[in-house]
Amino acid sequence: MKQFEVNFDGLVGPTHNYAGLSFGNVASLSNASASSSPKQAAIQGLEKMKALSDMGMVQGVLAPQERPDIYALRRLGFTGSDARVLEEAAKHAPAIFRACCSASSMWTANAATVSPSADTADGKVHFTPANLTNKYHRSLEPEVTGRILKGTFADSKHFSHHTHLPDNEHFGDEGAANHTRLCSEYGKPGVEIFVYGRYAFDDSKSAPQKYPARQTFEASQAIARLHGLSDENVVYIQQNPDVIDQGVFHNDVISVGNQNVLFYHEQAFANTDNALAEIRQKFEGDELHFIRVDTSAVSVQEAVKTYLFNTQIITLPNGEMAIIAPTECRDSEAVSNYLDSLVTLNTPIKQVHYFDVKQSMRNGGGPACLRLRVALNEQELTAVNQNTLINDAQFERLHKWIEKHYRDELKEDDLRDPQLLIESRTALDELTQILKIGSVYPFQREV
Ligand SMILES: N=C(N)NCCC[C@H](NC(=O)CCC(=O)O)C(=O)O
Repeated sequence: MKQFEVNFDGLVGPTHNYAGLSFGNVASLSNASASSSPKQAAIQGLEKMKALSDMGMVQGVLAPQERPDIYALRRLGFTGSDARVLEEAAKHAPAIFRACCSASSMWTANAATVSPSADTADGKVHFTPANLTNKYHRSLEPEVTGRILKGTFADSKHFSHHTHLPDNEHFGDEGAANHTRLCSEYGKPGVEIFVYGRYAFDDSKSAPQKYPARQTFEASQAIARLHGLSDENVVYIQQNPDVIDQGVFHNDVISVGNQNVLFYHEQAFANTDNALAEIRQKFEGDELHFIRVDTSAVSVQEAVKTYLFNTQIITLPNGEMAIIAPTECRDSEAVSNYLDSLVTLNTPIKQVHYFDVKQSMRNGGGPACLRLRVALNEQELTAVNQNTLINDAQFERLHKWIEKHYRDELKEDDLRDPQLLIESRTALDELTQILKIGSVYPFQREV
């Protein structure tokens, strides 16, 4: 049976903006209050999806969320018409208002953790939306994410959906950004690697001092239990607290895996030798490539600036692997030199493709943040909602939809404009019809 790894990219929402919301994420803080271009952002993302589909990859798309989140603002005591809620919140609680406007659901690497059927006890693909408790603006996402995932992977014969973990820092979970899977083939059992930043129930263990560790060990363990993974197929690794303090807020900013390749910075993990030995012991397959990048070649600071590790490593239909990198990697001498030499080495990675995703990068989101990986066999792929897969026709439809509904420029002050809310709802309502995912948004469910 054929097997695929399908990348489900997040569509950038109509209110994409820069609000400096993510302490610990250098790009987010340094671009606070800059004006954004939702249209350009959405098109950059859609073009990346189309390019991967043109390379012969199966490519999917996940719908964005509605922002500003009027329901979150009402829950915090703002009342009256939608226009009044926006006005009052922007005036009296501007920081909270900005948090309720973030289009952060675009980074679908944080949407959920996904375990393919080859790894799970019941032979289904398992999904757990991330609770994203560490940042208020992101904690608004999991419920609607869960509905979008159910609308995309609806067939209960193949897909199992869990509720996000308890909304509490003890179980802080950031989804696939802190999870990677190594395997000999996508459809064979793999090693699921969970990378956590701290222990929630044991203060004696090391933890970062400056920036938050968003993922806990206990959250990762809970996901593995929910998904029915066997201990033989799971490795837990602590992220190096020092790199979190240097701006590595998710593991996918410092390491990435695909099939038999783990690409990582030498400072990525707390106890690298033990972790790699455990992976080697649990990996079923002959050849395993650990590609380590030394600090002398690329510093942690340069890795955070260029997002060298927030690249996607994909396996092309001809079996070669390619790296999908942001143009920031090409613009850095150290990183482009490194990548030029990497493709000449004796590893499966043979190509590098650069993409302009600057609108996302300015908020700390590279190519890999924009996608959720779902390994599927042929039957499972057939069971996916086919309207969420990118082909020429769906690309054209979505392109036209963006052109019709998105603004070219958005400034902080525009977010309080009630017309923007109406525009966004009109756009999203139409999108749910294009993707046929059902009424996932709260404004569609009001009676
Ligand atoms: N590494 C991965 N997988 N995802 C990147 C997420 C970026 C996101 N940025 C933001 O939420 C910034 C929003 C703002 O500042 O307006 C975050 O920090 O959670």
